[in-house]
Amino acid sequence: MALVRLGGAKCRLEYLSEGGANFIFRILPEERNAGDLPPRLTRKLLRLRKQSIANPEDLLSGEQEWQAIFPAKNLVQHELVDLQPGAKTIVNDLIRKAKGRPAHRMGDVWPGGTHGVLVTDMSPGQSEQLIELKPKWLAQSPDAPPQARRCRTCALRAQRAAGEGIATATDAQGSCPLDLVSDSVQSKRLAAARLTDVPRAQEFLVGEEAQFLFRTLKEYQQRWDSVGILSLDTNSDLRSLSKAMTVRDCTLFVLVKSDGEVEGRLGDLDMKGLDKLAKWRATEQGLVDGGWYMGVVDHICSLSRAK
Ligand SMILES: O=P(O)(O)O[C@@H]1[C@@H](OP(=O)(O)O)[C@H](OP(=O)(O)O)[C@H](O)[C@H](OP(=O)(O)O)[C@H]1OP(=O)(O)O
Ligand SMILES: Nc1ncnc2c1ncn2[C@@H]1O[C@H](COP(=O)(O)OP(=O)(O)OP(=O)(O)O)[C@@H](O)[C@H]1O
Repeated sequence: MALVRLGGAKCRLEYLSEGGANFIFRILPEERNAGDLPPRLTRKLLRLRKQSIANPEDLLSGEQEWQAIFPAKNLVQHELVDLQPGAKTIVNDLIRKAKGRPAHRMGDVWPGGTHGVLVTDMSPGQSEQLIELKPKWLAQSPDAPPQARRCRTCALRAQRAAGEGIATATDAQGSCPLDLVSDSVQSKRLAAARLTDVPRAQEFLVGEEAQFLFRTLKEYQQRWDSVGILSLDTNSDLRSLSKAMTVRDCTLFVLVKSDGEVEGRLGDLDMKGLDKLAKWRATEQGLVDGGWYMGVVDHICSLSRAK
């Protein structure tokens, strides 16, 4: 296996996973069965952006904002790391040979670059379990009609289900975000049970630590987008909207350890670009015009149950 230099330290990389925007690699010691990795690389994964970026600092866009509102222990930590020249060939060779890549992403390659990001490794060890979930829109969309019977997340799920029947990972969660932050313990438990069948993870989701994260996410989703995308005007703060959309689409990693301890960290907080503005507007307009906030009884949405 080819060696790479991360921040000057020699190590090996192993393909772990990928999404639409990033490749994720495990970092292994230089020699098989050799001693520990340098502390900086220990319990870290390497995340490489699929899109070329002009300035490496852009890989950390938004970090300061997230650090200001969430405790460090609840964030996937991000640290820039430099790669040696020539890393592109080695990395793309690894990607080409990787097993288990998603079929629809087989054409993706790493465009190269001088930097990657070291992130906290949340992958489960032996006798550990990792649950990944997206809390999504924890408050109703400001553009939704006042008498709505569905929240933003449930409205979009209903629209997609009625269309080509394509379900995203969030649709498959089959959970209403409003339940997750409800004042009712019963509703919170219902949401948690729909998100995971691991009892210790369910307990964590309804407990104080996770609930603080959900309340904070909700507060900033509302603060950063108080008027709604359909009511934006020329004076609107579009960076604020980007932040709102980013915290509406982050992931919560819940790692249940073998001793029952739980580590919960928010990740996938890559600042969304304003090139998505037209898509966001079209989605919201489609939900309003198509009546998806209203509709018939929705068995998942908390708003529908309340009517
Ligand atoms: O539109 P949504 O609410 O379904 O969210 C999209 C996500 O779908 P899901 O959470 O699974 O329903 C979607 O997730 P998947 O790729 O389906 O896993 C993306 O995160 C997408 O963001 P981007 O366009 O890649 O920046 C997300 O789009 P935006 O957050 O940019 O709207
Ligand atoms: N810190 C982490 N610890 C453990 N696994 C991780 C971590 N970060 C990412 N992964 C795994 O890699 C997958 C892809 O990573 P990630 O979500 O960062 O990619 P992405 O391209 O940003 O995703 P998207 O398609 O949402 O834009 C995740 O779904 C998860 O399974």
